[in-house]
Amino acid sequence: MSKQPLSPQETAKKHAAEAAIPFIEKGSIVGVGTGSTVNYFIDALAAIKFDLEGAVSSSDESTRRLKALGIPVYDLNGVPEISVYVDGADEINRHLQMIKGGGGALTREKIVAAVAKRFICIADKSKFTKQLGDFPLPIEVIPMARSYVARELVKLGGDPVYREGFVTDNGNIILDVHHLDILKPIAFEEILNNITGVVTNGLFAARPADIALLSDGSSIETLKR
Ligand SMILES: O=C[C@H](O)[C@H](O)[C@H](O)COP(=O)(O)O
Repeated sequence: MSKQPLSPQETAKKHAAEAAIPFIEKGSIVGVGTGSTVNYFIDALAAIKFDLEGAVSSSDESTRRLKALGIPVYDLNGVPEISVYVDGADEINRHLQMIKGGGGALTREKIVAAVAKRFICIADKSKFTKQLGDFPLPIEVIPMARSYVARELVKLGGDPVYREGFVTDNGNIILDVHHLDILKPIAFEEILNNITGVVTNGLFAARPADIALLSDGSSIETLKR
């Protein structure tokens, strides 16, 4: 059976993902995010796997893909340093602050991003936005705190929706918060972190990306902080 051609958006994701390859240092352990854009990055990584020591992964899904392609995956606890972390985003603004977690991997992604010296965001151009918040903000929550956290989110002006049937790699649930007016992302990220029962929120503002590679399918726009 012949392969279906990629849609324009998938072409742009693949193009952005491949543009991250030159940033990977020889002999390094690369931090690998999660999602459909990162899946293209993992495929591209396989072509240079003999130049790599391996990867640290941000989800069970990415780990499975990396291992299937013969790329060794290390436990973050045994890796003192990650030079580059590559991940996608659900939204990104001009300060390279992001909303992430559409695939529910936000907690491990934030941990690997915290360790990495450089965070490279790969995305198709539709993810670029002036103001974060059109994409419902994912929040990972300890299951018994679900209703309490939801009430607190309503007080903050949000409209939380329980992601039914979804359990994170850490055994928790996700609330997707709609209709948020995120005017001050760093301050808002901290407010959300202070709600008891919240494990992680999907605002990556205190630790934004360092470089964004945004593709329209034919050219790459590189944004830097
Ligand atoms: O939990 C998922 C991650 O934060 C993804 O990086 C994000 O959802 C973007 O995914 P995609 O590349 O599939 O649009």
